[in-house]
Amino acid sequence: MVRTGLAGCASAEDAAVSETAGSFAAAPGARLLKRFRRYIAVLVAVWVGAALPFMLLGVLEWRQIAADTEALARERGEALFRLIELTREWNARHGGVYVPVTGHLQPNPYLVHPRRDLVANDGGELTMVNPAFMTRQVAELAAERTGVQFRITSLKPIRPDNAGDIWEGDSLRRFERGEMDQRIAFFGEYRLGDTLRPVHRYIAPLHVTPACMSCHVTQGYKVGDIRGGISVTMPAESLLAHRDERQRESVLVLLGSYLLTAGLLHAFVARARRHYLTLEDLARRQESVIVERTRELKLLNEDLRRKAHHDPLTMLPNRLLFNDRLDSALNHARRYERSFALLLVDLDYFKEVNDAYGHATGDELLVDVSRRLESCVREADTVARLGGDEFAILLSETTDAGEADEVARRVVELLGEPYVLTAGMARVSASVGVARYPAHGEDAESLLRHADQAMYAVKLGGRNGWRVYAPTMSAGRPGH
Ligand SMILES: Nc1nc2c(ncn2[C@@H]2O[C@H](COP(=O)(O)OP(=O)(O)OP(=O)(O)O)[C@@H](O)[C@H]2O)c(=O)[nH]1
Repeated sequence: MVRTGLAGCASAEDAAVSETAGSFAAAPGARLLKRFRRYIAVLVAVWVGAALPFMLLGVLEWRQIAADTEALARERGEALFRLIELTREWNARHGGVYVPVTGHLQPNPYLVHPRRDLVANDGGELTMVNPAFMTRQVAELAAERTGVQFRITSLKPIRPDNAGDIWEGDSLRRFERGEMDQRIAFFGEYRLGDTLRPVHRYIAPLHVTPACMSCHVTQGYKVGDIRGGISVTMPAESLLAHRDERQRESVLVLLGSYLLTAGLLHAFVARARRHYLTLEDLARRQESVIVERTRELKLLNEDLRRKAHHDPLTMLPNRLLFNDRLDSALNHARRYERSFALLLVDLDYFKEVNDAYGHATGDELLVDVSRRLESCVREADTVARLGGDEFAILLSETTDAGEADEVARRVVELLGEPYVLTAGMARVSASVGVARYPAHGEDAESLLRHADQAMYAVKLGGRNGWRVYAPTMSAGRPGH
């Protein structure tokens, strides 16, 4: 039975609203987890991203410290080398110097010179100390006093002990090839005196000068040739300790700066996130309020439409909706050449119920009448309250005339049954007029009028009955 014209369309809108609301409430846990994961990823990116420039700075700083340490070692080695070179130059310019022969200083067996050994006026023995011999003597003294080791070395040594070690030999060959003019190296463990120590070594070439030629001409050298080199080996502990200290400091400074920078970025991200969450929360809340308000508005709208088309007491369609249904039925019937019937139902002496029991009881009876009328028809039919104690029934698609008659008969019979009301028992009867389309009218107005005339005829005939319209019926209505 079609009682409300709006229920159907409301359900689709309801579904849309609840779907929107549902998507809102969908899996808040999953959304939180996703947001948390995104936040953790951002934090990891912040910490890793902030670390990269500091790591790069660290590498550059360490390289600089290593370069500085090497430059310092080079400077130390070069200073000693230049000093020895100067001393040797001084010696060579004098063509060697003479010193007394002692138990510690015996004539140099590798020095071939016509005046290598002399006797002084007082009879004392003197022997010549040439630059190489002097270098060796000074080297021994230096090793003993300072721990610094230097020595003269050559690829073609006159004295076999002057043949260099592997590093020295390699360095001399590189000097000869012109690949470098000095060399520095660090060795973690090097035998210096009696102990193994970390050292840094320096070596630079010795060039043949005119003063050298007196002793070395027999070796085929020319002025400017590389005759060998002097290597200086120095303990490196203090230099390395200084380097390590600088490296530690730089690590601490960079680590501190990194922690500060990353911490600030972290705090900034956390603050931005809180701000974002607050905004997001606000937006969500506003959106849910909008959804809720929309839902309320829809319900309100439906209620208004329902009220505009329904009788508030019985909840049956009112005259407005009934007329609408009648028009629809007419259109349908015309298009498909169908028939239908219209019944007008008016209670008899209803006023007496009101008078006897009061208006509220009258209302109760009207509601009961409505339910009884509804029980007389099919789902597709319409029962409406036209006003007061007057009702209408639209029987859609009645295939034969007997159907409407049968409904009319049932209505009269059912409405005539006693009513058990709050105030007591009551009885009314009903007068029913029937008009059929197309037999008794082809438009709404004539069908209503003819049904009314039929109902009027029942009233005239003593009420409590039903009649089908006949053209012979009077057009007037009883005075009520
Ligand atoms: N309780 C109640 N009474 C109503 C309502 N609407 C109209 N009435 C009353 O219904 C009565 C209708 O009276 P009448 O038109 O004389 O109808 P009747 O008393 O049934 O008489 P007949 O139709 O001539 O048989 C009046 O007393 C109205 O006040 C309503 O909504 N509730």
